[in-house]
Amino acid sequence: MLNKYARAFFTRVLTPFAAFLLRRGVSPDAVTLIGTAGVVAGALVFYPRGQFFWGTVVITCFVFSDLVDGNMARQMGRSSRWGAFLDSTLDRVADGALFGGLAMWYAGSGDDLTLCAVTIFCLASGQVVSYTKARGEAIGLPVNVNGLVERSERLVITLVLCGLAGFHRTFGVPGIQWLLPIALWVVAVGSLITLIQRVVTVRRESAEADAAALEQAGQGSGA
Ligand SMILES: CCCCCCCC/C=C\CCCCCCCC(=O)OC[C@H](COP(=O)(O)O[C@@H]1[C@H](O)[C@H](OP(=O)(O)O)[C@@H](O)[C@H](O)[C@H]1O)OC(=O)CCCCCCC/C=C\CCCCCCCC
Ligand SMILES: Nc1ccn([C@@H]2O[C@H](COP(=O)(O)O)[C@@H](O)[C@H]2O)c(=O)n1
Ligand SMILES: [Mg+2]
Ligand SMILES: [Mg+2]
Repeated sequence: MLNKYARAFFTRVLTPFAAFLLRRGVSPDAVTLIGTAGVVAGALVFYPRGQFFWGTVVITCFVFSDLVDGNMARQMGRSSRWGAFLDSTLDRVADGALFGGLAMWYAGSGDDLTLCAVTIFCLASGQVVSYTKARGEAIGLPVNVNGLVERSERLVITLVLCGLAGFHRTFGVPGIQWLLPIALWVVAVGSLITLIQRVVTVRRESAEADAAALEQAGQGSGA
């Protein structure tokens, strides 16, 4: 949903910045790499210590690089296969660090095994959701479904609620610490639904493609 409706807005907002970076000789790949490094550092330095506010501030500063790199590549007229591969692969690394950092908190001082398990489920299910699309497309299917909770939704829900929950621990604002557990449960359930939506679509599309191939083979042998 966000990919559909918010992308156009952020493209307009970020295009001048992307053009500025290009004029300074920065490459899209450099933005992809530095953005991922910033997200990983923010998540693994701050989240395991329960510093949700500062972790979210650092991650937010870097996560938009994922919109800037593609924008730069398109402005250059050089959207490459390598760039697409690098972008998607490093997305998986960033997501691993984000949910991994939160899981480390719950496994350590956060001391909540249930939320640790929910966070690990968010990590694993998010990776599998993305894999279903990549693998479906690799076997030649259109995979015409995005599903309820794409990566941008997973990030926005987690970062917004995690950042707000951080106000509790950093500034002592009472009563909002439960926003992070809510975000994790919502992302976990949403990812599961999305996974089911994508698997069902790939199953239908592969049955249709196999039937069409069989019919074509039958016509070929009959002619
Ligand atoms: C300061 C603390 C106070 C607390 C307040 C909260 C602060 C934090 C607020 C918001 C931060 C959220 C920002 C999240 C932005 C995420 C943008 C992003 O990374 O989008 C990535 C995506 C790129 O698309 P791709 O095609 O490259 O990605 C593909 C996708 O990942 C596929 O995933 P799948 O579908 O399978 O799940 C992969 O399969 C594929 O491999 C991969 O290539 O871009 C979009 O999707 C476009 C939409 C972006 C929408 C961004 C909305 C941001 C909304 C609110 C921002 C609010 C800003 C507030 C700033 C506050 C600053 C202090
Ligand atoms: N280093 C890069 C990063 C991305 N691309 C191209 O952009 C597409 C992704 O666009 P986003 O707006 O979602 O970032 C990607 O599929 C590549 O075509 C690139 O070339 N080099
Ligand atoms: Mg990108
Ligand atoms: Mg990306």
